[in-house]
Amino acid sequence: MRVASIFIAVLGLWSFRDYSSLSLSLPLTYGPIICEIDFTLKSRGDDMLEVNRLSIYTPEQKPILQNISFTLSKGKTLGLIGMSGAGKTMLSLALLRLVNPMFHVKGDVQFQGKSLLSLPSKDMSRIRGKEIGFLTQHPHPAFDPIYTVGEQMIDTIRAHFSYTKKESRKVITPLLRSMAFRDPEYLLQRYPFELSGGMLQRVMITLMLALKPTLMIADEPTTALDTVTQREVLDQWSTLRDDQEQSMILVTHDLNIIGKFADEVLVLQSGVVVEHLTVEQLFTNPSHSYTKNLLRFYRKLNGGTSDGD
Ligand SMILES: Nc1ncnc2c1ncn2[C@@H]1O[C@H](COP(=O)(O)OP(=O)(O)OP(=O)(O)O)[C@@H](O)[C@H]1O
Repeated sequence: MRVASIFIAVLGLWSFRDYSSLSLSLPLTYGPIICEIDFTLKSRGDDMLEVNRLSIYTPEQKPILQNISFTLSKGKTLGLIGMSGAGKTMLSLALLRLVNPMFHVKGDVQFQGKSLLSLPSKDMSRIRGKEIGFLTQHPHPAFDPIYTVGEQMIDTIRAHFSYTKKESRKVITPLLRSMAFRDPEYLLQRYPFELSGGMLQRVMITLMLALKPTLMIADEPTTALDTVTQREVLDQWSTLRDDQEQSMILVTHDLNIIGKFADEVLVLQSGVVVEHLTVEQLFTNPSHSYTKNLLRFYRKLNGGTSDGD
């Protein structure tokens, strides 16, 4: 239930239901972790997110993230890659201020002129979902099993916009079609347990696109999709993202997705940034051994003959 509250809180699915107490339990879900991260993504255009020397330490003072700094501009996408356990998810959670309070989070996160790490909790709750959307690879816990998907989507949209139910449905329906749902009306009448993990991932992406957050943070958001559906969804998603000039932080192990979505890439290893490069550099001239190996593997999978070095 606590896991559910994370996604509910982040995406704002608690609109008409009384989920507020659940959202408070969120940090406990992640147990004792502390990170220190410092990263900056700098691209052309207006900076909308600036992260300075962000670090997280466990209660035992073990560093999980160290001195991460980057600046992310409007409409740009930063890919986060790195081995399992490198700290990608912790970094995403730290930006949303969802790290367990037992951990020590240091540094500064500026989002559109607001200092997220020192913002009152109430203000931070408003930012999650509407201004910063969050998607994870495990969508099931985000949904209440006793309401239909349609009811929950409409409630969520109405919590953020002054739409009628009919207007909300009008917003959702074309977005569901773009997320490869051939029959949105049928889908909206289903209960969450009647849908596959891949279908729920697409519902979550649809909802996030409907809320039009300035910044999307997506942690392996399409892992449950088959290759054909994934391609269709990613094509539509990238088009909508570009149309709405949304910025994005994208956690993935898949260089195909990085190539399609990202402008720049941070490579994390054991909680530190070991490489920060443009997506072109990633595919032509990576420096770090992890990045080189990842590229070599990617080329083999895609039928290339070069070993990437
Ligand atoms: N609740 C927790 N308590 C203590 N340490 C944790 C906790 N959650 C994560 N960690 C540690 O934090 C570090 C970063 O974990 P994180 O989940 O961010 O890695 P990741 O890069 O997202 O990995 P993956 O690709 O497998 O999802 C790891 O060393 C992990 O063991």
